[in-house]
Amino acid sequence: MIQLTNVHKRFQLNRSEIVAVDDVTLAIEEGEIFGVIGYSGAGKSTLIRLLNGLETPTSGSIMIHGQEMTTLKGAGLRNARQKISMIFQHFNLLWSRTVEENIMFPLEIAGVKKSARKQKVKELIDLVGLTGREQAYPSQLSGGQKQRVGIARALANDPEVLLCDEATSALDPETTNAILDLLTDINERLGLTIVLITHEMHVIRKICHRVAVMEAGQVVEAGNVLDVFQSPQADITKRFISQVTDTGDTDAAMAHLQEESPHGKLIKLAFIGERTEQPVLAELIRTFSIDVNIVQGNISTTRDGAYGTLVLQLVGDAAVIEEAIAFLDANEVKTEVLIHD
Ligand SMILES: Nc1ncnc2c1ncn2[C@@H]1O[C@H](COP(=O)(O)OP(=O)(O)OP(=O)(O)O)[C@@H](O)[C@H]1O
Repeated sequence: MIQLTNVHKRFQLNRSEIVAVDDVTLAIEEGEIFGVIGYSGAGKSTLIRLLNGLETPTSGSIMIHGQEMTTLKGAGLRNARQKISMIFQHFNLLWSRTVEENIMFPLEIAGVKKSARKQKVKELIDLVGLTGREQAYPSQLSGGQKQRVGIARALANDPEVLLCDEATSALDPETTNAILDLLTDINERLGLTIVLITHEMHVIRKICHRVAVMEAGQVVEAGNVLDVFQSPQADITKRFISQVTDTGDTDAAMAHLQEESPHGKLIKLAFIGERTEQPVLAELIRTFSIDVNIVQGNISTTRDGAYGTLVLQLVGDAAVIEEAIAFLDANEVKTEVLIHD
């Protein structure tokens, strides 16, 4: 439904050229929540601005609903843009207008009749959970409430795509979760496609179906959130995932264990969903005469299911440890050797 093909965006700055988006090819399906994650300067904002026509690519194609965005002009571009809404990190509300008037604003611009406007605003206020706050001004609202106004305003003209530019980055963790729940609810209820950019893996894990990881203007990895979390390929993806999985104590625990029993082998097991390693581990301990120390374990949930890791230290005869690892592999438990003796 949204297809970017070989998209480049270069900016000329004094005499140097900045490549903000470098040969990006991506397909975003209708009705999914698609996350783009990257550090500052990776090109995320430029990418999202290309989607709503605020920037035009230097080269490449951007098709939205079968329409080539890069060649649209005038009324055609305005119409296409009406189907694509955006919410922002700092909300971008009109401070002299009440909640109700802020949400009404895009309807006024679109020339919707007063009675229809009133009805629509009421529905939207209901949808985002702001009933009772209609007459408040933005300065009287909490950050989460301001973003709810931003979301209601973005939905006023019944868009097909909602772009979220770091929409929760200015909010505390609890409010972030409430806004992410609201976005999930809207996605499910309205079938709206959501494209969000963020530098927080927590946001991706909690609500996205698929994710693209950006670095230096390029998409270095993309896929289903569960798959990417389970087997990240790029180093940068691994770093992002460690934001949400590392306890911080693991390195210290591993170093300590290596000191205590330098001949052990540290391995990491990965598992998904309901499947549990317990029976396999019990059999491992029964069958092989090695010591098994649990260093760290965690389980995380994505919207498509749970995944987890377990770090073990295996101590004993090297050949028996190799057999034990082969046993785990044969039982389809994904293993990764972290430290050899
Ligand atoms: N209008 C512009 N003119 C010149 N350079 C730009 C412009 N917009 C973005 N850039 C540059 O393009 C690169 C990518 O910026 P972009 O804002 O897209 O990254 P980002 O991943 O969104 O980072 P951030 O989260 O900090 O905004 C940066 O080097 C930035 O300085």
